[in-house]
Amino acid sequence: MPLDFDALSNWDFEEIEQTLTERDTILYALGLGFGEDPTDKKELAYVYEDGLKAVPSMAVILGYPGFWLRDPKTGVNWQKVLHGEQWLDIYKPLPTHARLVGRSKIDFIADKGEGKGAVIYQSRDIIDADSGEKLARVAMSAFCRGDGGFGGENQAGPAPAVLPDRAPDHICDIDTLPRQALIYRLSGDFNPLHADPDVARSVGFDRPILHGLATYGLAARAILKTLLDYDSARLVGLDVRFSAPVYPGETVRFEIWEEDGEARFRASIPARDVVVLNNGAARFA
Ligand SMILES: C/C=C/C(=O)SCCNC(=O)CCNC(=O)[C@H](O)C(C)(C)COP(=O)(O)OP(=O)(O)OC[C@H]1O[C@@H](n2cnc3c(N)ncnc32)[C@H](O)[C@@H]1OP(=O)(O)O
Repeated sequence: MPLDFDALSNWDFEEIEQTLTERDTILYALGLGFGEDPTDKKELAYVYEDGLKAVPSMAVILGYPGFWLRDPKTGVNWQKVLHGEQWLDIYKPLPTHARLVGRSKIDFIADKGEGKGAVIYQSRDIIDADSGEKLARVAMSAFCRGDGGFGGENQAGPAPAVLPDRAPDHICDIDTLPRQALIYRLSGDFNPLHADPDVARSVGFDRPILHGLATYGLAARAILKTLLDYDSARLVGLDVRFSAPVYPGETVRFEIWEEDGEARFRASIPARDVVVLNNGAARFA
């Protein structure tokens, strides 16, 4: 069954109500490997209830509508979907516990052509249910590798950030654990691609891959550590393009540039010499 453009364009997302607990906030940070140096109190603040802080990138798991592309009514070949890009703007520092609401919508769908894929752009507002304040806007593109050539337009998404043409100002290596995806998924993304070797093999991967959003959270970790002295309130925007999958257990190298009061970055796997995150941009308060 081909991608159903009309059904997708008019997709009626349920409003997601979520009670975020400190336990959820800690579990998210553990899924990104925070607490690696338990003697570093600034890092520990993300995984310890006494003075707990939320990792700003946690916004991407809040008010999450689930892996809705799996619904047969979309017509999408869901096993072949990869996370293409992620954008985030934070308007208020994230709480560590709160009642929240997530409101999602489809922005547009681009047809990259037969054999290439379709890209679905969607976004979500995260709202504090008690104050009614908008805390963050989260947007993403889903690259549907099996659904190109459905007769749509190739509408361009937001232009990816350009990296400076010079050596990076900072390098930050982050080790992941072989069980990293198995921890990260407990924050709400249960796509079997990240846990089940048979599902991973059926769509062309040797073994389960790390969630794109886990790699994205590693970027937040690298920026907080390298540039912000772990001050969560300063990180107010984080955009990336996913260029290749990461396998749990790999070491991810972040190359970071300071540019116009912002940061630009990319991430690679030195052991395989492959760039996994590209066109990264981080914005600061
Ligand atoms: C449910 C899954 C969850 C996950 O978390 S999966 C893990 C995280 N995600 C990934 O690992 C994805 C890594 N990225 C890739 O594997 C590849 O990268 C893509 C398959 C997404 C695209 O690769 P290719 O088809 O070779 O791209 P091209 O030939 O360079 O460009 C074709 C068109 O697609 C646009 N494009 C390229 N990369 C992306 C991207 N990452 N997100 C959205 N669009 C992309 C380009 O601009 C261009 O467009 P134009 O034809 O109009 O010029």
